[in-house]
Amino acid sequence: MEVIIVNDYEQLSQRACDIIVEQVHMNPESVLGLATGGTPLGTYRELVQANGNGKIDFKHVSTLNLDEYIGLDSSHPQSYRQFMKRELFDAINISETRTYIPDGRPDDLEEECRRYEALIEAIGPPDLQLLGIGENGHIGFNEPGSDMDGETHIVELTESTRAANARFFDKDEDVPAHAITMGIRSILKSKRILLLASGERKARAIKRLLQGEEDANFPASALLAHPHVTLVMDQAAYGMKGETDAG
Ligand SMILES: O=P(O)(O)OC[C@H]1O[C@](O)(CO)[C@@H](O)[C@@H]1O
Repeated sequence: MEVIIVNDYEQLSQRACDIIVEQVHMNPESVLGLATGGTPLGTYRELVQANGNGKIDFKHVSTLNLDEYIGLDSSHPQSYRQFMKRELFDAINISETRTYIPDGRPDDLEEECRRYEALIEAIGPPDLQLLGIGENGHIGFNEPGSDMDGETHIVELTESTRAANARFFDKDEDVPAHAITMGIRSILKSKRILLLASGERKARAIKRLLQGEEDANFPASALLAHPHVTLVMDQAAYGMKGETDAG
Protein backbone atom coordinates (compact mmCIF):
# COMPACT_ATOMS: atom_id res chain seq x y z
CA MET A 1 0.00 0.00 0.00
CA GLU A 2 1.35 3.37 -0.99
CA VAL A 3 0.82 5.83 1.89
CA ILE A 4 0.76 9.60 1.41
CA ILE A 5 0.38 11.90 4.41
CA VAL A 6 -0.54 15.52 3.75
CA ASN A 7 -1.08 18.41 6.15
CA ASP A 8 -4.80 18.94 5.94
CA TYR A 9 -8.07 18.30 4.15
CA GLU A 10 -7.37 20.87 1.47
CA GLN A 11 -4.10 19.21 0.48
CA LEU A 12 -5.77 15.81 0.59
CA SER A 13 -8.47 16.97 -1.82
CA GLN A 14 -5.89 18.50 -4.13
CA ARG A 15 -3.76 15.36 -4.14
CA ALA A 16 -6.74 13.10 -4.80
CA CYS A 17 -7.81 15.36 -7.67
CA ASP A 18 -4.29 15.25 -9.16
CA ILE A 19 -4.32 11.44 -9.09
CA ILE A 20 -7.69 11.33 -10.87
CA VAL A 21 -6.56 13.92 -13.44
CA GLU A 22 -3.45 11.82 -14.13
CA GLN A 23 -5.61 8.71 -14.57
CA VAL A 24 -7.90 10.41 -17.10
CA HIS A 25 -4.92 11.85 -18.98
CA MET A 26 -3.47 8.37 -19.21
CA ASN A 27 -6.79 6.97 -20.44
CA PRO A 28 -9.49 9.46 -21.49
CA GLU A 29 -12.01 6.60 -21.48
CA SER A 30 -11.30 5.74 -17.87
CA VAL A 31 -13.93 4.16 -15.67
CA LEU A 32 -13.92 5.87 -12.29
CA GLY A 33 -15.42 4.25 -9.21
CA LEU A 34 -16.93 6.99 -7.08
CA ALA A 35 -17.93 7.33 -3.44
CA THR A 36 -20.25 9.54 -1.42
CA GLY A 37 -19.96 10.77 2.17
CA GLY A 38 -18.15 13.85 3.40
CA THR A 39 -14.58 12.87 2.56
CA PRO A 40 -14.65 13.13 -1.27
CA LEU A 41 -16.49 16.48 -1.32
CA GLY A 42 -13.25 18.48 -1.54
CA THR A 43 -11.94 16.19 -4.28
CA TYR A 44 -15.13 16.78 -6.26
CA ARG A 45 -14.78 20.54 -5.80
CA GLU A 46 -11.22 20.36 -7.13
CA LEU A 47 -12.31 18.21 -10.07
CA VAL A 48 -15.05 20.69 -10.98
CA GLN A 49 -12.46 23.45 -10.97
CA ALA A 50 -9.97 21.39 -12.97
CA ASN A 51 -12.69 20.61 -15.52
CA GLY A 52 -13.53 24.31 -15.77
CA ASN A 53 -9.85 25.12 -16.35
CA GLY A 54 -9.60 22.49 -19.07
CA LYS A 55 -7.23 20.30 -17.04
CA ILE A 56 -9.51 17.27 -17.23
CA ASP A 57 -12.06 16.21 -19.80
CA PHE A 58 -14.88 13.88 -18.69
CA LYS A 59 -16.39 13.53 -22.16
CA HIS A 60 -15.38 9.87 -22.52
CA VAL A 61 -15.27 8.97 -18.83
CA SER A 62 -17.73 6.55 -17.21
CA THR A 63 -18.45 6.30 -13.49
CA LEU A 64 -19.75 3.56 -11.22
CA ASN A 65 -20.84 4.50 -7.72
CA LEU A 66 -20.40 2.20 -4.76
CA ASP A 67 -23.81 2.28 -3.18
CA GLU A 68 -27.31 3.71 -2.76
CA TYR A 69 -29.84 3.88 0.06
CA ILE A 70 -32.76 1.50 -0.23
CA GLY A 71 -36.16 3.16 -0.31
CA LEU A 72 -35.04 6.55 -1.61
CA ASP A 73 -36.11 7.42 -5.10
CA SER A 74 -33.28 8.64 -7.34
CA SER A 75 -34.94 12.09 -7.22
CA HIS A 76 -34.82 12.22 -3.38
CA PRO A 77 -32.40 14.99 -2.31
CA GLN A 78 -30.50 12.60 -0.02
CA SER A 79 -30.25 9.80 -2.56
CA TYR A 80 -26.71 9.22 -3.71
CA ARG A 81 -27.83 9.91 -7.30
CA GLN A 82 -28.79 13.47 -6.28
CA PHE A 83 -25.65 13.80 -4.14
CA MET A 84 -23.49 12.98 -7.15
CA LYS A 85 -25.45 15.28 -9.44
CA ARG A 86 -25.11 18.18 -6.99
CA GLU A 87 -21.49 17.67 -6.05
CA LEU A 88 -20.04 16.60 -9.39
CA PHE A 89 -22.01 15.45 -12.40
CA ASP A 90 -24.02 18.62 -13.05
CA ALA A 91 -20.88 20.75 -12.82
CA ILE A 92 -18.62 18.82 -15.22
CA ASN A 93 -18.82 17.74 -18.86
CA ILE A 94 -19.83 14.16 -18.22
CA SER A 95 -22.70 12.48 -20.03
CA GLU A 96 -25.31 11.41 -17.47
CA THR A 97 -25.88 8.23 -19.48
CA ARG A 98 -22.38 7.14 -18.51
CA THR A 99 -22.89 7.58 -14.76
CA TYR A 100 -24.02 4.43 -12.97
CA ILE A 101 -25.45 4.18 -9.45
CA PRO A 102 -27.47 1.29 -8.01
CA ASP A 103 -31.25 1.80 -8.04
CA GLY A 104 -32.49 2.21 -4.46
CA ARG A 105 -36.12 1.45 -5.39
CA PRO A 106 -36.08 -1.42 -7.86
CA ASP A 107 -39.00 -3.84 -8.24
CA ASP A 108 -36.73 -6.68 -7.30
CA LEU A 109 -33.78 -6.01 -5.00
CA GLU A 110 -31.96 -9.27 -5.66
CA GLU A 111 -32.27 -8.73 -9.40
CA GLU A 112 -30.89 -5.20 -9.00
CA CYS A 113 -27.84 -6.59 -7.16
CA ARG A 114 -27.21 -9.04 -10.00
CA ARG A 115 -27.75 -6.33 -12.62
CA TYR A 116 -25.29 -3.96 -10.94
CA GLU A 117 -22.61 -6.61 -10.50
CA ALA A 118 -22.95 -7.52 -14.19
CA LEU A 119 -22.61 -3.82 -15.01
CA ILE A 120 -19.35 -3.62 -13.05
CA GLU A 121 -18.05 -6.39 -15.28
CA ALA A 122 -19.47 -4.88 -18.48
CA ILE A 123 -18.53 -1.21 -17.96
CA GLY A 124 -15.61 -1.70 -15.65
CA PRO A 125 -14.06 -2.79 -13.54
CA PRO A 126 -13.01 0.72 -12.54
CA ASP A 127 -9.53 1.84 -13.50
CA LEU A 128 -9.54 3.82 -10.28
CA GLN A 129 -11.91 3.42 -7.33
CA LEU A 130 -12.23 6.33 -4.92
CA LEU A 131 -13.00 5.16 -1.38
CA GLY A 132 -13.68 6.62 2.03
CA ILE A 133 -13.47 4.68 5.25
CA GLY A 134 -16.05 4.51 8.02
CA GLU A 135 -15.06 4.99 11.65
CA ASN A 136 -15.76 1.28 12.15
CA GLY A 137 -13.71 0.37 9.07
CA HIS A 138 -16.59 0.01 6.63
CA ILE A 139 -15.94 0.51 2.93
CA GLY A 140 -18.87 1.23 0.66
CA PHE A 141 -21.59 0.03 3.00
CA ASN A 142 -19.77 -3.18 3.89
CA GLU A 143 -20.13 -3.17 7.64
CA PRO A 144 -18.01 -5.18 10.11
CA GLY A 145 -18.72 -8.88 9.75
CA SER A 146 -19.48 -8.58 6.00
CA ASP A 147 -18.55 -11.37 3.68
CA MET A 148 -15.00 -10.52 2.61
CA ASP A 149 -15.75 -12.25 -0.70
CA GLY A 150 -19.17 -10.67 -1.31
CA GLU A 151 -20.45 -9.02 -4.48
CA THR A 152 -23.19 -6.37 -4.78
CA HIS A 153 -25.76 -7.02 -2.07
CA ILE A 154 -28.29 -5.55 0.36
CA VAL A 155 -27.10 -4.54 3.81
CA GLU A 156 -28.71 -3.43 7.01
CA LEU A 157 -26.85 -0.35 8.20
CA THR A 158 -25.38 -0.36 11.69
CA GLU A 159 -26.55 2.19 14.23
CA SER A 160 -23.11 3.84 14.15
CA THR A 161 -23.25 4.32 10.36
CA ARG A 162 -26.82 5.63 10.53
CA ALA A 163 -25.79 8.03 13.29
CA ALA A 164 -22.74 9.18 11.29
CA ASN A 165 -24.93 9.84 8.24
CA ALA A 166 -27.78 11.50 10.17
CA ARG A 167 -26.08 14.84 9.57
CA PHE A 168 -27.29 14.75 5.98
CA PHE A 169 -30.97 14.27 6.95
CA ASP A 170 -33.54 16.49 8.71
CA LYS A 171 -34.37 13.87 11.34
CA ASP A 172 -32.42 10.85 12.60
CA GLU A 173 -35.34 8.56 11.80
CA ASP A 174 -35.20 9.64 8.14
CA VAL A 175 -31.86 7.85 7.65
CA PRO A 176 -32.65 4.66 5.70
CA ALA A 177 -32.03 1.37 7.49
CA HIS A 178 -30.83 -0.51 4.41
CA ALA A 179 -28.61 0.07 1.42
CA ILE A 180 -27.44 -1.66 -1.71
CA THR A 181 -23.68 -1.75 -1.95
CA MET A 182 -20.89 -3.19 -4.02
CA GLY A 183 -19.40 -6.03 -2.03
CA ILE A 184 -15.81 -6.24 -0.95
CA ARG A 185 -15.03 -8.59 -3.81
CA SER A 186 -16.64 -6.13 -6.27
CA ILE A 187 -14.50 -3.30 -4.85
CA LEU A 188 -11.32 -5.36 -5.10
CA LYS A 189 -11.97 -5.88 -8.84
CA SER A 190 -10.85 -2.26 -9.46
CA LYS A 191 -7.42 -1.88 -10.99
CA ARG A 192 -6.38 0.79 -8.52
CA ILE A 193 -7.91 2.03 -5.27
CA LEU A 194 -7.56 5.54 -3.92
CA LEU A 195 -8.49 5.51 -0.25
CA LEU A 196 -8.99 8.86 1.47
CA ALA A 197 -9.10 9.56 5.20
CA SER A 198 -9.42 12.91 6.89
CA GLY A 199 -9.76 14.01 10.48
CA GLU A 200 -9.16 12.75 13.95
CA ARG A 201 -12.29 10.62 14.01
CA LYS A 202 -10.72 8.34 11.38
CA ALA A 203 -7.44 7.92 13.30
CA ARG A 204 -8.45 4.69 15.06
CA ALA A 205 -9.58 3.06 11.82
CA ILE A 206 -6.38 4.11 10.05
CA LYS A 207 -4.21 2.82 12.88
CA ARG A 208 -5.96 -0.52 12.67
CA LEU A 209 -5.62 -0.66 8.88
CA LEU A 210 -1.92 0.08 9.06
CA GLN A 211 -1.46 -2.74 11.56
CA GLY A 212 -1.89 -4.87 8.48
CA GLU A 213 -4.04 -7.75 9.65
CA GLU A 214 -6.98 -8.99 7.59
CA ASP A 215 -10.10 -9.30 9.73
CA ALA A 216 -13.75 -9.58 8.63
CA ASN A 217 -14.70 -7.40 11.59
CA PHE A 218 -12.73 -4.64 9.95
CA PRO A 219 -13.77 -4.58 6.27
CA ALA A 220 -11.14 -2.04 5.14
CA SER A 221 -8.48 -4.64 5.94
CA ALA A 222 -9.55 -6.48 2.76
CA LEU A 223 -7.70 -3.73 0.88
CA LEU A 224 -4.43 -5.18 2.18
CA ALA A 225 -4.81 -7.96 -0.40
CA HIS A 226 -5.12 -5.53 -3.33
CA PRO A 227 -1.96 -4.92 -5.38
CA HIS A 228 -2.45 -1.19 -6.01
CA VAL A 229 -3.90 0.86 -3.17
CA THR A 230 -2.93 4.47 -2.56
CA LEU A 231 -3.94 5.80 0.84
CA VAL A 232 -3.99 9.59 1.08
CA MET A 233 -4.67 10.92 4.55
CA ASP A 234 -4.15 14.09 6.49
CA GLN A 235 -2.11 14.38 9.66
CA ALA A 236 -5.19 14.22 11.87
CA ALA A 237 -6.27 10.89 10.37
CA TYR A 238 -2.73 9.63 10.88
CA GLY A 239 -3.09 10.51 14.54
CA MET A 240 -0.86 13.56 14.44
CA LYS A 241 -2.27 16.89 15.46
CA GLY A 242 -3.69 18.58 12.41
CA GLU A 243 -6.52 20.40 10.78
CA THR A 244 -10.14 19.41 11.26
CA ASP A 245 -11.81 16.96 8.92
CA ALA A 246 -14.23 17.09 6.02
CA GLY A 247 -17.23 17.50 8.30
O1 LIG B 1 -16.58 10.29 4.27
P1 LIG B 1 -17.42 10.05 5.45
O2 LIG B 1 -18.64 10.91 5.48
O3 LIG B 1 -16.64 10.12 6.72
O4 LIG B 1 -17.94 8.56 5.34
C1 LIG B 1 -17.09 7.46 5.28
C2 LIG B 1 -17.76 6.34 4.51
O5 LIG B 1 -19.07 6.18 4.98
C3 LIG B 1 -19.99 6.21 3.91
O6 LIG B 1 -20.50 7.51 3.77
C4 LIG B 1 -21.10 5.27 4.16
O7 LIG B 1 -21.60 5.53 5.42
C5 LIG B 1 -19.15 5.86 2.73
O8 LIG B 1 -19.76 6.19 1.54
C6 LIG B 1 -17.94 6.63 3.04
O9 LIG B 1 -16.87 6.19 2.30
